Amino acid sequence: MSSSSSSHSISPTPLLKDELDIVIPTIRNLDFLEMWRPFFQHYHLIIVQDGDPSKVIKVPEGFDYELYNRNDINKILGPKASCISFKDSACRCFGYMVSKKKYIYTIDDDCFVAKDPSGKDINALEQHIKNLLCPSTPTFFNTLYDPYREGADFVRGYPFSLRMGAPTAVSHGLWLNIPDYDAPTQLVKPRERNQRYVDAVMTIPKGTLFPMCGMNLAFDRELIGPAMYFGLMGDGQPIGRYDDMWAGWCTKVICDHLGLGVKTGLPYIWHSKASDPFVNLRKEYKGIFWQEQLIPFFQAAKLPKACTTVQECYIELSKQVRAELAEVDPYFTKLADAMVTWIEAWDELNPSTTTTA
Ligand SMILES: O=c1ccn([C@@H]2O[C@H](COP(=O)(O)OP(=O)(O)O[C@H]3O[C@@H](CO)[C@H](O)[C@H]3O)[C@@H](O)[C@H]2O)c(=O)[nH]1
Ligand SMILES: [Mn+2]
Repeated sequence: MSSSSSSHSISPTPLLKDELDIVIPTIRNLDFLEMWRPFFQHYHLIIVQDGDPSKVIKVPEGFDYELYNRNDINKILGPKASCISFKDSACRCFGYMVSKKKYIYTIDDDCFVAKDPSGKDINALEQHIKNLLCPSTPTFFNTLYDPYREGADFVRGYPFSLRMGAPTAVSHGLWLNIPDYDAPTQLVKPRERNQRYVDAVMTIPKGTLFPMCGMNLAFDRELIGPAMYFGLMGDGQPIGRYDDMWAGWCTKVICDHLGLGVKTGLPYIWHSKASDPFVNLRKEYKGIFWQEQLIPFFQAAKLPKACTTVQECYIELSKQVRAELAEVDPYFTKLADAMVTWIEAWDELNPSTTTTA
């Protein structure tokens, strides 16, 4: 592991400066950070270097960071490193596990600062922090979107008994330019760019799943961290590009059970690089069929009242995966095992935290 830091010019203390880590999975040099410097430079970065550990990843001067490559992961986790994917952005979840902070923001290295309709640079991190620090409304939909936002409120007919809302566990941001499409959609619409800036943040209603993208994502690690396992993807696995989807389905079922909120919408980032749709099709291929069985599984998943911590919920979910998804493919038995290993590793690295809502 390597690290670096340097003195910073005096500036107003950014929100949650010492309570949030920025996790970046990467196989490239991190020049993209130059554009984020005004927004990121006061935060600690956790860089998870995927692929060849002997490759040197250049981190621009002036950032406070720790960097873990595959050798570090193997050294820290020993045999439990088997649950951390190799050659897939799913490796980023190792950063969630080693962090000691309450909040996590994760971003891909081909995501840049976007501009809002007025032409102003969007501080995505600041918006995610606002989303996380404000309650969510999972049990009753507010038609004027985020009621806690300046200039908005609960609309007529919204029960006062519900206006306290629920603690927010996840803030899911979106992307201008290259949208996060699956390979078939990318193939039929290679030139499609997302130019639509929708000025809204919404709570995803309780009982509704959603396709969580890991490109521009923040969460409360103390509320939901152990559920953010990005699965077994990439090298040696029959599937890729379903890492964030798997984590999102597990997370949403557990958030619903524990009474936590998940928001989507602002902030936007500018996603600059379309990955190769043919490569993506190979990675996603089985997932496109499997998800037709996975979604009904997660929609029907019930967690016992006795499950009051994220770890207990996650272990229970792993048992249901093992029991009900093995018939889809033997991969899910392996994944159920890896889910247990993930929790064991999480608890080993975070002995004091049993995550309860
Ligand atoms: O083997 C790898 C490949 C990439 N990374 C790092 O992961 C992110 C995302 O990579 P990239 O932008 O090249 O790929 P996308 O298809 O745009 O990624 C989207 O699909 C999701 C699939 O999981 C992903 O979360 C989305 O963002 C970059 O930071 C790469 O450097 C890697 O670590 N290992
Ligand atoms: Mn990308």
